[in-house]
Parts: sequence; structure tokens; C-alpha cells
Amino acid sequence: MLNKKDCSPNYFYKMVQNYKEAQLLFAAIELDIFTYLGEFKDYKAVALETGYNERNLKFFLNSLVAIGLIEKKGDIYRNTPIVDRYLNKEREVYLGGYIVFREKMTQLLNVVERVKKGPIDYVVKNNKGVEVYDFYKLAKLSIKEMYTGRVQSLLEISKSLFIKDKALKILDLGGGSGTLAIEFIKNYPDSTGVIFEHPSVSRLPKELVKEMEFEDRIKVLSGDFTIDDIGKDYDFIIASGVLDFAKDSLSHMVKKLYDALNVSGYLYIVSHDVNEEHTAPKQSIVGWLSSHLDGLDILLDKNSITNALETGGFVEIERDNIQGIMDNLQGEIYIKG
Ligand SMILES: C[S@@+](CC[C@H](N)C(=O)[O-])C[C@H]1O[C@@H](n2cnc3c(N)ncnc32)[C@H](O)[C@@H]1O
Repeated sequence: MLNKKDCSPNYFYKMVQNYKEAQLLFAAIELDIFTYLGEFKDYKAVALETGYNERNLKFFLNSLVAIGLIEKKGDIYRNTPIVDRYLNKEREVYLGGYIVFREKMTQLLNVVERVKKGPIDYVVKNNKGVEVYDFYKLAKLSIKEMYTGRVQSLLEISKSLFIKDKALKILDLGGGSGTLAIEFIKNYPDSTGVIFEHPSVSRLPKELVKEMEFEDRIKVLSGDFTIDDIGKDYDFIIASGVLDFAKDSLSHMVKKLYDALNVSGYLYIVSHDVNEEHTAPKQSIVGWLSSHLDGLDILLDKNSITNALETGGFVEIERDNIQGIMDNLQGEIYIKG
């Protein structure tokens, strides 16, 4: 029999409340509220500066206080520390644009209709992530986000694998902005690298490499990594969030990675840790739902990745303790066996 706690419908009410709180967060980012509240400020002053309706602004700010995004003393309001750090445009790391874009990229519009009608034929037929997602925009907006843990994580792992003054050659496959490769190269002064990206994205890493004056050390190759040559003689390959996009030719892709690495070279894989039933972790399953409803079917479960890599000759050398990446992503190191 269900106990009293299990019988409570609060579970549903909480979900509805979470949805409203997320709506408030997006509205506040769009209104750029947090850039005005780096210091305690009267809501009337904010209304004057922004031109927003004074009355409604007060109600809105009170709701932001209620859900813990800002704090209030009398009629003055200020960001909480975590909000100030990431959602105030005047701070070093602004993630507002990235958060809004990620939501749009994965948003669950017209789910009812899509469940009833089914996927889009050409998306099913091609099954190509680059045709569904705007990876250029994602890469551009992710640059700052990468410094909130992912870059640090890569550098930490690298420290345990390589000595500083070794001349290494690395590949950042599907590297987006190429930030991981750029940071690696900065930290390993005798190293060189390649960023491989799809033609729809590659102009971004090209611009960044040029801006940082790394053109003599980092080459940007433009192409489709499932078909085109990805280069060779690498000591380290970074494949962060990319293996899913080779799902239809996974064993071929693994062979390509194996052949491209030097003997005892390392492969750094960041993937989604999805279970075989495709029901967890919920961030990945729900995050990919929109593209799945559109017709894409590329999300790889953890076991398929591990099996493909091990069958292809890779040996895993580290597990579970690679911290600093997003909640639903997992980093692992393999060595060419
Ligand atoms: C999820 S993003 C990951 C980006 C970056 N590695 C990171 O960790 O933030 C996947 C990247 O793979 C690239 N990509 C997907 N399919 C590709 C293909 N067939 N050829 C080349 N690049 C591809 C996309 O353009 C995109 O930048």
C-alpha cells in the first residue's frame, strides 16, 4: 500500500513550479535584469534605466527574489553571488546567451503534434546532426562556458599524461570553437595541433586561431569527419561530444581514430553516459528528445561506445573521476593498445 507521502500529488505541482521558475529565468535573461543588479539598486532606478514598467518590474523582481535568483532589502534588489557571476554581462564569464541558446536548441515545442505525426522524412534519411543543430552558434556561445570546468578538466587530465616540454601533436575532433585545442597548445609550448570541424563551423576556430596568433602551431581542417581524412601521427586526440555524430559508422570512426594515433597515443572521449534502455541520465534523454522527434537517432549509449572502442583496440585507463565537465557528460581516457 502507498504511504501518505507517496500518495501526495506534490510531485506534479513541483514540476509545474519548476517550469514556471525556468520561464522566469529566461525572461530575466532576456530583460537583462541581472546586468543592472550587480549592486543593491532601487527597482525605480532600474525601471528608469531600462524603460520597463515600474509597477510590473517590482512584481517581477519580487518573484525573482522568491525563487532565489536575487535578494531584496526594502525596495532595493541585488543579484545573488552565483547569478552575478554568470548572468551579469559586466562580469568576466557571462552565460546568459549560452543558456538561452541551449534551451532553444533542445526546446520541446509542439511535442504533442510531433508525437502524433512522427518525424521529418529527410532528417530520418540523412540522420546527420549537422543538418539539425546550429553548431556554429553553439560553438560561438560555448566559448566562455568551456572555461567553467571543461578546459580545466582537460588540462588536469593532460598533466597526468604528458610532461610539459614534450613536443606533442594533438587533434581536437569536431572541436567547435577549438578552445580545448587552443588551451592545450598554450599550456604545452612545444606542441602543435589540428582542429577538425565541419565546413559550417570551421570559420570560427580559424578566426580564433588567427586572433591568438597560433596559425603556425594550429591548423584548422574543414570537412566531414565520417568521410574525410582527419590527419595522422597524433599523440592525443580529443573527441568531446562528437562520437554520437558518427553513430552510423561507429566502427569505421573508431578505426580512423586508432590509425590516426601514434603508438601509445591517448584518446580523450567525452560522452553522455547513456544507459542501454535510453532512459537515463535524464538531462541527456530529455535534452535530445526534440531532435529525436525531428527524426535524428544518433545518441549512443555508454556500452556501445565502450564496446566499439575496445573492439577497435583501445584500452581504457581512467574512469569516473574526471571532474569539471557538465553534469550529464563523462570524460574518459583510452590508450591505443
Ligand atoms: C556537441 S558539439 C561538440 C563541440 C566541442 N567538441 C565541445 O566539446 O564543445 C559537436 C561538434 O561536432 C561537429 N560535427 C558533427 N558532425 C560532424 C561531421 N560529420 N564532421 C565534422 N564535424 C562534425 C559539429 O559541428 C559540432 O561542433
